[in-house]
Amino acid sequence: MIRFDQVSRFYQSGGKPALEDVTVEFNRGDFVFLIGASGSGKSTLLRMILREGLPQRGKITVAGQNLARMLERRVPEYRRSIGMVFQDFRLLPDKTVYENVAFAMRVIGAPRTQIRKRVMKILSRVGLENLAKRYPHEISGGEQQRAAIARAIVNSPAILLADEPTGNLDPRAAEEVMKILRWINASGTTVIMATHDRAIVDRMARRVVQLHRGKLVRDQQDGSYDAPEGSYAWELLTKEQEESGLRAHDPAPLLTQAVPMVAVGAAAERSQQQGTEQGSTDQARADQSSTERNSIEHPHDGEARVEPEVAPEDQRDTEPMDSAASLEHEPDPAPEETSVADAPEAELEPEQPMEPPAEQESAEDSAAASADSHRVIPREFRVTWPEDASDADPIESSSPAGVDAADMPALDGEAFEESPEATPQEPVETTDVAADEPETDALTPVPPKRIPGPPSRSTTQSRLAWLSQSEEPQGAETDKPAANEPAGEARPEVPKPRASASEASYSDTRRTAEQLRASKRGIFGRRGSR
Ligand SMILES: Nc1ncnc2c1ncn2[C@@H]1O[C@H](COP(=O)(O)OP(=O)(O)OP(=O)(O)O)[C@@H](O)[C@H]1O
Repeated sequence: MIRFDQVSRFYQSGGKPALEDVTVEFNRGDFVFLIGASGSGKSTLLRMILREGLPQRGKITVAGQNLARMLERRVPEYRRSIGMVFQDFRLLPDKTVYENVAFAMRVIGAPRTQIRKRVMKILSRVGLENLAKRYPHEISGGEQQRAAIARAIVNSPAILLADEPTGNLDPRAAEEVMKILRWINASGTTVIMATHDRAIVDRMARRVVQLHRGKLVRDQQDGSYDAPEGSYAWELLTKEQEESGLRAHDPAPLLTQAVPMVAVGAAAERSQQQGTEQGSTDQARADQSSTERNSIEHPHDGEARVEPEVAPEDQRDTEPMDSAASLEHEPDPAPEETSVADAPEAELEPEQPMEPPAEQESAEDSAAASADSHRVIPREFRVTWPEDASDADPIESSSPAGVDAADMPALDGEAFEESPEATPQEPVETTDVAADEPETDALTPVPPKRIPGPPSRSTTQSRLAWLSQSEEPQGAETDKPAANEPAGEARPEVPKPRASASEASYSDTRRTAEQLRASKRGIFGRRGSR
């Protein structure tokens, strides 16, 4: 499955490790809460599963594959085998809910008819079939997160990583999201969720893996948010609490200063962004060609919103929640197929021309270009779970049998644009991560990255600030450095800052378009001909 073997991850040479000597294993079908104070390394661990950064020490294997040995050009397709959900949703603002989800399938070259059927089905599963035509700014945060989850799982990932997916949601919306995650997990997908939400962790009583200052301090089945009294984690945290007067396992007291700033900043940013997106979306819509305009109707505009039922298929896994937190509408256990025929004509995906209208080129083309870069998915490189032959697609199946290993996930590239990372100023000591394994060109030394050093502070705020800086676009596919990353100095060029995390990923996509246009010509003949 996923195995961390004495993994240490340093962002800066000589600095404190973001992860230190972490050994942990996640098995197929696990539902794991990853908890720990802000800065304890949760996001770093999740990102390392995505192979966003390699360990300077130790080894990470996923489905038996050592990530350090993976060829760079194989990384995108590997990442597509993992679904990822973020706290800030990261939906493409100028695409409808339907289009956001469909995009993930288009990226992998799924046939249009299959996309149409599948997207409507999954939107139905997450209770968004009636909001398919809405743009992200036209739906609530909870609905946006459900759309983001739909996008993450539409290609049946074996692994779903969720980084504080309920962090921006109220308890009710959070509970809706958790119901969907439970359903996905019950279908066989491994779910690893970083969270600070004590209520959710306590209520679900699942496996809890706790990090503290980069170290794994607890791995408990059927755990709760607080470490059991007398346990190692409890002793450690209690001791720190006594010394500092703060509860180290509870992020709130440690973030007395940062939390309000993050909240206000994020809210302001969202608000500003929403305004901007509203404007740009309106402009984009005005600019749309008649072809696209006619093909995408918004049947729900102006209509009262009908909250669809969330429909986890596996009632086995939907233990009763307290009434206040649970959904009003229980999921429909009968996974009736939401076929194209079931859906109103207007809700179906329009026959979109491969050649986008000229006015749409920059947005559409950039997104597609990013997608194109990840388009080819050799089957042999998909994550597989050979020990289980009875996999079943969680969306297609009415029973929680698992995910089809051959139908590994594909995510849109924008979700996995590598964040800039500071690499150590000096080479960090490395160990032979796999001396027994055959050499591959993935071991070619990585040229030092020259990027501006990120803030050493933690918290979501610093990450957002860091995300707001551009990074050098990745080059075309090359079999370069996969091995442990050497030190680097600050990059001389600091790209133009961006306004927000979601905008950042969108801009990354655009930059990637420039880089990938050439390869795109080869893949999408007529699209790339412009
Ligand atoms: N890109 C980066 N460059 C340098 N340091 C980083 C980077 N990302 C994270 N760090 C540092 O690594 C440590 C772990 O950060 P990480 O984001 O993994 O923590 P976290 O537990 O997810 O925090 P939060 O709960 O606030 O999201 C922190 O000290 C942080 O400052």
